[in-house]
Formats: sequence, C-alpha cells, structure tokens
Amino acid sequence: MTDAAEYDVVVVGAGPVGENVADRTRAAGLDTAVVEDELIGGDCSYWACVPSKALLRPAIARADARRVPGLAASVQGPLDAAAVLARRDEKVGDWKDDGQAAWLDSIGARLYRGRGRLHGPRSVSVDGPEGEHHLLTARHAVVIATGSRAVLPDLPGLTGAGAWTSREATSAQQVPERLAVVGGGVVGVEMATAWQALGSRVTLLVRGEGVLPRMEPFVGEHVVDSLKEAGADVRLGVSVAAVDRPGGHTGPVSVVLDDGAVVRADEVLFATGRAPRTDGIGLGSVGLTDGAWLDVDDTCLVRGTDWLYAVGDVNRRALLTHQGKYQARIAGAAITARAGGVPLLETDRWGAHSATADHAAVPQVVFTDPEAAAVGLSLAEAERAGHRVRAVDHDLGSVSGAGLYADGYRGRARMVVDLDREVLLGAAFVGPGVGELLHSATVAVAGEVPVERLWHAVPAFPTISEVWLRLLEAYRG
Ligand SMILES: Cc1cc2nc3c(=O)[nH]c(=O)nc-3n(C[C@H](O)[C@H](O)[C@H](O)COP(=O)(O)OP(=O)(O)OC[C@H]3O[C@@H](n4cnc5c(N)ncnc54)[C@H](O)[C@@H]3O)c2cc1C
Ligand SMILES: NC(=O)c1ccc[n+]([C@@H]2O[C@H](COP(=O)([O-])OP(=O)(O)OC[C@H]3O[C@@H](n4cnc5c(N)ncnc54)[C@H](O)[C@@H]3O)[C@@H](O)[C@H]2O)c1
Repeated sequence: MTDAAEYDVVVVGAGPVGENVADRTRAAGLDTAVVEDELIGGDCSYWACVPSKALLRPAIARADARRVPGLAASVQGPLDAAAVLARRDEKVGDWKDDGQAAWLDSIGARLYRGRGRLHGPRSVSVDGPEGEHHLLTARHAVVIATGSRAVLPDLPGLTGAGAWTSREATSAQQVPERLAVVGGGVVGVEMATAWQALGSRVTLLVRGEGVLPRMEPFVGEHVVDSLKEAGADVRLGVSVAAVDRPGGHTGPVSVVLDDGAVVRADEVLFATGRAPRTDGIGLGSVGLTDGAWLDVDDTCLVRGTDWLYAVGDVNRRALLTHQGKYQARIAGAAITARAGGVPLLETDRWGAHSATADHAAVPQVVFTDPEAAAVGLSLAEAERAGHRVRAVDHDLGSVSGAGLYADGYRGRARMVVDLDREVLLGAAFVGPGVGELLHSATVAVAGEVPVERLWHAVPAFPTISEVWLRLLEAYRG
C-alpha cells in the first residue's frame, strides 16, 4: 500500500547538508520531510570527516608533542591503537543515529526512512525498509542531498578483492600490518598519515608528481617529506596496473605497478576520487541524466527547473562538509523567499541568495602532519583565471610564535594578491597547527579586505598568525 502526503519541502538525503536545509526551511515555518536510507548524519558523521579526524588527532598531537623538548621524551612510544579506535567508535556514536533522529524530530521535520526517488516533477517516492511505500509531493521544492561515493578504477583483479575505500579506511577495527594506499588526494594522504601512526607500514602510491595537486605545490612537498620521515614509503609517478589477492577478499594482496614492481600488503585502500550518488534516484523522470553530477545555479537550483535543488557533494561545487552546509543555508533562504513570493532574490555577488563563496573562497584543512590549509585561488589557478597577481611567500619557521610552538618548526605560507584590486585572492599554509590559522585568511578573501587595511589587523605576539605581518611586510617591500 502506498500512502501519500504533501509537504512544502522534501529533502532527499540526511547527511550534514540535507540536515541543514531542513533546519533552515523548518526555521522559516515550512513543512519539511526528510528521506534517508542509511544513517542520519551521512557519510561525514560515520565514514568520512568525523572518524578520519578521530584517527588523525592522536597522530597530530603526538607529532606536535615530539617537537617540544621537555615533553618529547614522554611521547616516544607507539600510539595505543585500541584506545584510538575505541575513541573513534565513540565519536561516530557506534554507527547509530538515535541522537540525530531526535534532533530532526526536535526541529519538527518528518523523517521517512528508506530510499527516495524522484517520481516526476515535485514528487518523491520512498521505499521503506519494511516494504512500505510513500509518495511525497512538494508544494515548493525537492532538494537532492544524496552525497557521493568512492569510485574504484577499472583494474584487473580489483573487483571482489576486498579493497578498502574511504568507508573501510575510516571504520576498520584492526590495524593492518602493511597498508598500500592508492591516490595522492586528500583521503590518500590523511589515511596514510593516520594508519602509519597507528602502526601500519604504509606504501603510498601516487600517479602524479606530487600529492594534494589542488593546493600550492610546496604544500604537498612538505606533506610528502613528513610522511617519509614517519616511515611511509611514498612513491610518486607510479600507476597501478592490477591487483592480485589469491585469498579472495582477505589475506595478503599484491599491487602490481605498471613498471612491473609489486607492492605486497595486507590491505589496499583506493582513494581515487568520488562519484555522485544520483544513480537510481529517478532523475530520468524529470528529464535529467541518471547518475550525473547535478549542475546548479548560485541559489543551488538545478538548471532548467524551478523546483529542484541540489546541495552538497552531489553538485560537485566543493566536496566539503562546511561548503555543503553553506550551500544549504543559501538554498534554504532561496526556497523560503520563493515560497513566500519574494519577487526579486538577492542573487548578486555575495547576496543573501547566492553561494558566491563556492567560486571565490572555499577553505580546506588537510589534517596531516604537518597540517595543510588553503582558501581561494592558488597562484596557478589565479593566473589561469586571467588575474594580474603577485604571490608573496614566507618561511613559517622564522616566525617567533612558530618557533615557540615547536622546535625545528618547518612550514611555509603564501598569499596571492590581485594587483588590480589590491585584495587577496587566496592563501595557503603548511605547518604544524596551521589549520586554526585558516579562518583569518577566509575572512580576508571573502571580505575582500584591502591589503592596506590588513596592515591594521595586528596579529598577537607570539602566535603563528604573525606570519600575516611578515607576508604584508614582504608585499609592501
Ligand atoms: C575519508 C573522508 C574524509 C573527509 N573529511 C572531511 C573533512 O575533514 N572536512 C570536510 O569538510 N569534508 C570532508 N570530507 C568530505 C565530506 O565527507 C563530504 O563533503 C560530506 O559528507 C558531504 O555531505 P552531503 O550531505 O552532501 O553527503 P553525505 O554525507 O554523503 O550524505 C548523503 C546522505 O544521503 C543519503 N542518501 C543517498 N541516496 C539516498 C536516497 N536515494 N534516498 C535517501 N537517502 C539517500 C545517504 O545515505 C547519506 O546519508 C571527507 C570525505 C571523506 C571520504
Ligand atoms: N580534510 C578534508 O577536507 C577532506 C578529507 C578527505 C576528503 N575530503 C574531500 O573528499 C573528496 C574526495 O577525496 P579523494 O582523496 O578520494 O579524491 P581526490 O579527487 O581529492 O583525490 C583523488 C586522487 O586520486 C588520483 N587517482 C584517480 N584515479 C587514480 C588511479 N587509477 N590511480 C592512481 N591515482 C588515481 C587522482 O589523481 C587524485 O589525485 C575530496 O574532494 C575532498 O574535498 C576532504
């Protein structure tokens, strides 16, 4: 039997982004239904951001402590892997979502457990876990927030070989003796850092000439040096040709490289990018392509429609939780305004209904040792975009606050200045503790603060933030 119900807004997918849309539309008094077929909180809470950072935190804290004489001798031993994994389990609520379900209830959103699928314009069908069917009609908007999944390359021997994706890498209950990691993106370097610190012998296999290719080149160089010092075997410029696991999906695994070399491991993680979770969600029923990323305008409305929104990973603008939640706030405001008949939305650059930061000021912190942090455009991206720019660099190790933070502090900072407008287009930092420095750069980039005014933003002594002063001094000559 199918029951039918009508709402103002139907959100498909209750990851961090879907939850935030529902929060905004409920706060505006719109009747909102949320459909989720796994755990409320999404990948981020259970198989991505939260467990990965729980695994990395002890690795980073230990590395920091080892750089402080007087403390270093006390932290030379191995990590207590069982305790780290137990804390990770606690941070993900043991993969139960009761707390999140209670929160959805508290904001007055109606939860439907099951798989949501578009069933023509403004209509979503839900197949529940007990075989129940619901047909939900949205008076104003349907929001697709179904996220992304890991993609595996098409390689001989890989199917059925029990390779890890980010899901297994963040939820494993045992530390493999040897771990091969394929991919030098964010997941690859973070998980290589975590598992090497937890006791695995990690081999990181990177196709390109460096890691973290979307950041300034010096960032990846620092991360590679540090991974090598931690004992990881980092191989750049290599491609995986095949995988061989004689025991089926468990037991020793051989990763065959295109030059014929073989890396032997107990587990292999493929961290080779993401695909949208838009297959089988009925996109064909509204004239869109099944399984495709969803192209949206700056209000997050899917192009060619006036009722379908796509937020978070699924629109491919920036595969980051905080950026998806920002899109959720913008889309929530746009849906509310349109539902209220507001004749003209504020869709100008930086307007209340425009996800402008997606283009100009996306911040990201990579929780490796050292941390990597960047916002806005890299020098190469700025040049490619046709800006007249100047990059200014500074050695973070020469900043007093950094020297006090850690002996032998190594790191670097760069700001990219638009010479025509004298504002920052981007900034990048690599070094211990720089993650917390990033928001100052984000404010400067998103606020388009003139460089001359930044001169009056005085960083406290002795903090790592004093690098701002050094960068500005260098810029002013
Ligand atoms: C290992 C790893 C670490 C990461 N670390 C960070 C980090 O530190 N910081 C950061 O900002 N980002 C990080 N990310 C990226 C971050 O996880 C994603 O950007 C974020 O999860 C996107 O949120 P979302 O709500 O769009 O999608 P998701 O979190 O994937 O949520 C989508 C939800 O939709 C549900 N769903 C899918 N299809 C349907 C359907 N048909 N019907 C009903 N429900 C459905 C899913 O079950 C899921 O709950 C990391 C990613 C990985 C892989
Ligand atoms: N701290 C954070 O903010 C954080 C942490 C983890 C993930 N994330 C997000 O999750 C997303 C996914 O991360 P990811 O690392 O899986 O993807 P990614 O796109 O960042 O990196 C994937 C890497 O794998 C390489 N690759 C692809 N196919 C390959 C192959 N066949 N052989 C070898 N290498 C191959 C690519 O060249 C690329 O460098 C990222 O976009 C990131 O924004 C964020």
